[in-house]
Amino acid sequence: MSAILKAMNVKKIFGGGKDFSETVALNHLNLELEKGDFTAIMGPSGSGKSTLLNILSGFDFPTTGEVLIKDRPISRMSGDELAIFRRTHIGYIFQEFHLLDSLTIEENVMLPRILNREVSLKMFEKADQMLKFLGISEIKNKYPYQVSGGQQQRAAVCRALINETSLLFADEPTGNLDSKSSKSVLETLKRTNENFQTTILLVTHDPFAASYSNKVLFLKDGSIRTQLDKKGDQDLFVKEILDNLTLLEDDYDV
Ligand SMILES: Nc1ncnc2c1ncn2[C@@H]1O[C@H](COP(=O)(O)OP(=O)(O)OP(=O)(O)O)[C@@H](O)[C@H]1O
Repeated sequence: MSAILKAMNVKKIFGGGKDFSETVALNHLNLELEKGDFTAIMGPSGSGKSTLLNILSGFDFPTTGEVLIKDRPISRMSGDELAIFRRTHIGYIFQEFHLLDSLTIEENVMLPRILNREVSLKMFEKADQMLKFLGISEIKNKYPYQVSGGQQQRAAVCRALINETSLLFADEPTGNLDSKSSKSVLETLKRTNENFQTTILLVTHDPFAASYSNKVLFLKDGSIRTQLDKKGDQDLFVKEILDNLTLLEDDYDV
């Protein structure tokens, strides 16, 4: 099976000008995601998680190396080309929900299609279908400030998927949520992955959130140090993730 996303020998250096010291945020990093993968990225603060997500999703560029999404080199696309490519192929959810308060939940969800000038009856049907799938149909005419954080994040997931994007990046999506809402958002991500074979890359500090994925990559000093595959049930996976984090932190202290 060919990879939907491929990062090849990616290096990212910040600073390094005349008066600034260099920080190597990513160091010759290689990564492949296949269709239907649900992968989490964990690692200590400063290990390069956000930098990696920004580069893989085309928000930033590597200093050297290449990122291919669906065999297209995103780091070599022009600004306009990249913007259209991202809107068509990639969905994003962040810690903050980024919903527009002046639009209803349904209008927020349809926004990517409106931006792609795809306003049609089919768009309403698709939005209805997705809202139903994510269990938030009943709030579609409400405004973001009238619904809970968990419902807002599920609406953000819905918006991220409305263009039938096959790749979803999630950066600490449960960071602003209580445990009940976190669980409902994580279950939404899991069902989305299982039902639509959406490839998901989740960055999180939370072992419980990471345990919803099928594979955890542990990052340290800008490189992938370990990979953990889910083999047993979720409780066992949480324990294994915690053990790996402890090892990583111990190694860090040496
Ligand atoms: N714009 C920037 N300019 C200079 N250095 C940066 C910049 N962004 C990140 N860095 C540095 O690159 C390294 C990796 O940072 P990054 O934010 O990717 O880590 P992280 O794992 O996401 O951390 P955290 O868990 O604290 O969010 C750090 O040493 C950080 O200080």
